[in-house]
Amino acid sequence: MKRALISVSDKTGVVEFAKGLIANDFEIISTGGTYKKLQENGVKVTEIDEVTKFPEILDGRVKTLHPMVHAGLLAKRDNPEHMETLKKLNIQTIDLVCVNLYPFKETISKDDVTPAQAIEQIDIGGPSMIRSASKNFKSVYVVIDANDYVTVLESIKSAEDDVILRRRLAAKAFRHTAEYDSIIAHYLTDLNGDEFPDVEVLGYDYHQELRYGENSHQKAAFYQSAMPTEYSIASAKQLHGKELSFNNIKDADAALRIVSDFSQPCVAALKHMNPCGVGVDETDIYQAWRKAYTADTMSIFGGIVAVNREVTKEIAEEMHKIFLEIVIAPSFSAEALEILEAKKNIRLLTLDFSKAKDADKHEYVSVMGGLLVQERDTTVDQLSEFKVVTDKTPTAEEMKALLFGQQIVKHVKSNAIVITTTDKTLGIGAGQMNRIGSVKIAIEQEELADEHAPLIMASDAFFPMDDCVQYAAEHKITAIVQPGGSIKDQDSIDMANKYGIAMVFTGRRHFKH
Ligand SMILES: NC(=O)c1ncn([C@@H]2O[C@H](COP(=O)(O)O)[C@@H](O)[C@H]2O)c1NC=O
Repeated sequence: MKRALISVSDKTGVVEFAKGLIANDFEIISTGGTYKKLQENGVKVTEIDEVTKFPEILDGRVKTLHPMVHAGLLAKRDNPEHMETLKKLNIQTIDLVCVNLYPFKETISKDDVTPAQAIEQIDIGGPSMIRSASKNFKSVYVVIDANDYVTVLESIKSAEDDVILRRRLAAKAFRHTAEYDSIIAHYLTDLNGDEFPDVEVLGYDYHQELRYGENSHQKAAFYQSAMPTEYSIASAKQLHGKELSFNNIKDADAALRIVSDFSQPCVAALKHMNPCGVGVDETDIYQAWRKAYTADTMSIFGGIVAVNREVTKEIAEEMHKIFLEIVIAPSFSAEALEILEAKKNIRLLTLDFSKAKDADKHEYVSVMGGLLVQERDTTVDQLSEFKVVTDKTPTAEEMKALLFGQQIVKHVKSNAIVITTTDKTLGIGAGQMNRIGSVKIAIEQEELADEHAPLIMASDAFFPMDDCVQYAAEHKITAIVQPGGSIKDQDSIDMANKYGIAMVFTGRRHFKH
């Protein structure tokens, strides 16, 4: 008779699985809670301590960690010496292990969990059995996922020796224990305050099939971080529209990063990872939308829009008139949803924006053969940090606009230049290989807009020469914000003074490559 050891935290479907195994001549062995569950449901089952002849001890810390279990799993069936050893020690083989682990991730996701509580949820016996069974996949089935119960039963029933399935289950099991350990390692590493440990272990779960990658000839998939993260496109709920594409996901992520920097109502429209229009308002999300939209009514076509308040009927009516790829918001009013759902191609997503503060602290960028890890640029510049370097001091209105521009420019690809008024972008120059190129693009865009005052320019990094300041001053810009730090800073200051405009230094660069 074959033997199966079942030890599961999540007992969903386990009774039916055990019954299926018994119907295929398996004897079932189980640990405390699983044993109880199976017995209560009429499954014939042997308790683990009958096999080990050793009680479960230390509050369950030691229950299956025993040679009776591990030798039964690891013995090579085609090795006479192994089998002789088992016989001598009266150990029987175990042919199937069904285990799911203590819910460590779920435990640390809860508010106020103490390290002591978390540590008790580190499963030791489960992963050990999974690893023993997986190493011996030639003879042993390892089942770690209730979704595999049916497949495994079918394989057993067919009586064919399905080593390919067992190897697949073993690979899945090793991925699972590796990810499980990665979450524990992250948790403890964070407790220790070690930001960049000697080894970076990351677990990601398959989240979504993608039709293709950046282009149609590139295969792609979307994985979600195994670490609990609620503020992520992977956690967003899609209410309407076809599935997100690779580029959609990147754009929507970039849009979320912008609006979550603002506590007041904010709308950001993006194209190809760069904002094309951002608007804020003290109280009214509709006004924020109007500003984001009118900032650049051409580029928003086919854009991705993030709204940090509920999308109202009023906003939806205007969105309906243009082609948008995605709208992401904390919620949509029922009327707004009805209006927008009339469009087949628009994707509507909701996300809990209140979780923005819990978003990933780090970001990861892959390079060939490596991974760059850095803290996300979550720093929001403060007026108190601005240092006026020109004869002219910005007016209060200009200061407000400079702060707004500075908050936007860090989300624009370098070399980044943003022209804004107090609450609306008017021109955005992104990703040019020289700074004056970005200045010219931003100003050209701004000149299409209606008259606005104040009119300021923000730069993500210092001006290497005074040409950017000169060009800006000649095009009605009255105040500039930039980090400063160039050896030619004085030239830029002199140029600003020559034209009688104001300039402030922040002392903080915001490159985005
Ligand atoms: N300590 C051990 O020897 C041990 N063996 C199995 N477990 C885990 O105990 C859980 C099942 O326990 P129960 O059947 O008592 O509800 C499973 O998640 C399994 O992975 C163990 N627990 C923790 O390490």
